[in-house]
Amino acid sequence: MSQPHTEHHVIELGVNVDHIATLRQARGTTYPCPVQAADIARQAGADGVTVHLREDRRHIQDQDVYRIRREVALPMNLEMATTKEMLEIALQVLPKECCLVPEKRSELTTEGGLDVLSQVAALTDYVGELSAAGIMVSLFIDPEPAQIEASKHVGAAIVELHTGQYADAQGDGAAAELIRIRDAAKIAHALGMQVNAGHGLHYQNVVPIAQIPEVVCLNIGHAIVSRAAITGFYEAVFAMKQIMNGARLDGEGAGL
Ligand SMILES: CC(=O)[C@@H](O)[C@H](O)COP(=O)(O)O
Ligand SMILES: NCC(=O)COP(=O)(O)O
Repeated sequence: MSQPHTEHHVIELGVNVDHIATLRQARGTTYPCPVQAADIARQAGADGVTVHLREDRRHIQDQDVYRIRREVALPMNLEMATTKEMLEIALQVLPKECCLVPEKRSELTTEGGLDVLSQVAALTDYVGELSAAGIMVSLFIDPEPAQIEASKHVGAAIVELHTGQYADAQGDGAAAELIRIRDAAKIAHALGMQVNAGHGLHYQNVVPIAQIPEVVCLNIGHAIVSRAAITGFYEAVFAMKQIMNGARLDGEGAGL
């Protein structure tokens, strides 16, 4: 590991374990287990665990959410669409935070931020119900001043700035996106909301976002799961070869 960046403020990491579940769902097995991954994240110093219970249940399943909430000693950030079904689940699970996200059935991943401006009345009620249950509500929005002001208006405690466009952009485009996110963070902070950020962040692009002083927490998943698959690959191959040839290794550690 290289030296830490000295200009960093202390920033929290919420580890998103969705794509551990993606791998499990690809085969319909019981492994790899997102509950186990969430606990490993805790041991590694994560400050929270994020799960996105999609309406189509393509990765995280209801049981994962209930089990992580019960079994893992980390604050949970439950990402969900603004449906009646999800509201009922959230009120049973009672996570520390609920992050409201837009969802399209056909999308590969969350494409844009929640359009708060176009649904102020409905969101005011929805945010109000979650807040009344003691859940901090976060809105996953694009870094646009009007969406930030609308988020404040509907009663959100937190905005999570969607960093997907920044992550996808190159060169001047990425620099322009970074400025947009920095400006958005200032506006949200000045309005008294907690500022989080996430989506598409990885080991090469995270530092400029982590250096934004107003940002409290980054939620990161896909890159962490991807790195784990590669850095853990040597051990996995080695263990298989040993076991095939009669070694008595404990396979339980990987849950399979
Ligand atoms: C809202 C969001 O950014 C996360 O949910 C993350 O992208 C992981 O979920 P998907 O890959 O299913 O979008
Ligand atoms: N809200 C962003 C998140 O939870 C993780 O997104 P990604 O790192 O999986 O793209």
